[in-house]
Amino acid sequence: METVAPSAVIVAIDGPSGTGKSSTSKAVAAKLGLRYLDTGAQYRAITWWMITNGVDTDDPQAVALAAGKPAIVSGTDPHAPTITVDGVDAAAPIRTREVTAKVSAVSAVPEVRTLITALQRSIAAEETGGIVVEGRDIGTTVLPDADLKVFLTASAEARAARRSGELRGQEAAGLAATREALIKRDAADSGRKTSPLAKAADAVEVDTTELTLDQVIECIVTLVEEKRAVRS
Ligand SMILES: Nc1ncnc2c1ncn2[C@@H]1O[C@H](COP(=O)(O)OP(=O)(O)O)[C@@H](O)[C@H]1O
Ligand SMILES: Nc1ccn([C@@H]2O[C@H](COP(=O)(O)OP(=O)(O)O)[C@@H](O)[C@H]2O)c(=O)n1
Repeated sequence: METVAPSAVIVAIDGPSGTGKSSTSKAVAAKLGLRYLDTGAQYRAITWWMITNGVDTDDPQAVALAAGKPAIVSGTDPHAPTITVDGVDAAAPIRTREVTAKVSAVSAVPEVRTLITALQRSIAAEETGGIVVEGRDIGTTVLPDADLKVFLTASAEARAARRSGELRGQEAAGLAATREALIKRDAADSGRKTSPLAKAADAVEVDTTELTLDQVIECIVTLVEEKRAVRS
């Protein structure tokens, strides 16, 4: 039987775009000596592969047929997370507007979710020292037995402001356009049939609208430490 460190915890952090999942999860993992997995990056990676290989992302059958072809590898160091597709560094190309616009259609295809979910579970099982996994369906579907589940929320205005702040200088993406795009993506992610974006019944909901990033990190670190105290 695998030896699991007493401090090892599995933390699931879910929520819509721009609520602070990635920044919070990375910082919490770094502070607590846990590994970190960005599951959105994996869905972006498979979407990028579909685009570069000429697969029509609006054709679920074509996406399903091709889903097993790319080899997606995630590095779980919270200080330097990595993602490769067929051995190629995909960290930058998976963040383009084209990938962002197409990822919800690709991630809604059941065959894609089956493959990526299995990959996520195997990574979480390998990291016996504990891991923070962030996404949309981690608490509900991927790791329903996680030690701690957090569901982050924030107003659409706050999320759009955060996102357009990131884009400043790159392109003239107005606040209204950013808000529209993220509301559209959240609706697609929440409305799909297979493991939609949803809060698990036993998740702790944290509204980050009025909180600084440091406050959110502190809040989740405290929740993890409480869980660890109960287990030891
Ligand atoms: N509580 C917060 N207050 C202000 N800005 C935040 C907060 N949390 C995250 N951010 C910023 O918002 C942007 C989106 O955060 P990110 O962690 O990528 O969200 P998500 O992973 O949920 O899409 C980043 O630029 C991040 O620095
Ligand atoms: N566990 C997950 C994580 C992401 N996703 C999909 O992947 C997309 C990109 O996720 P992301 O976390 O990179 O998105 P951002 O909120 O960071 O922009 C989401 O819009 C979902 O369509 C998913 O379906 N399930």
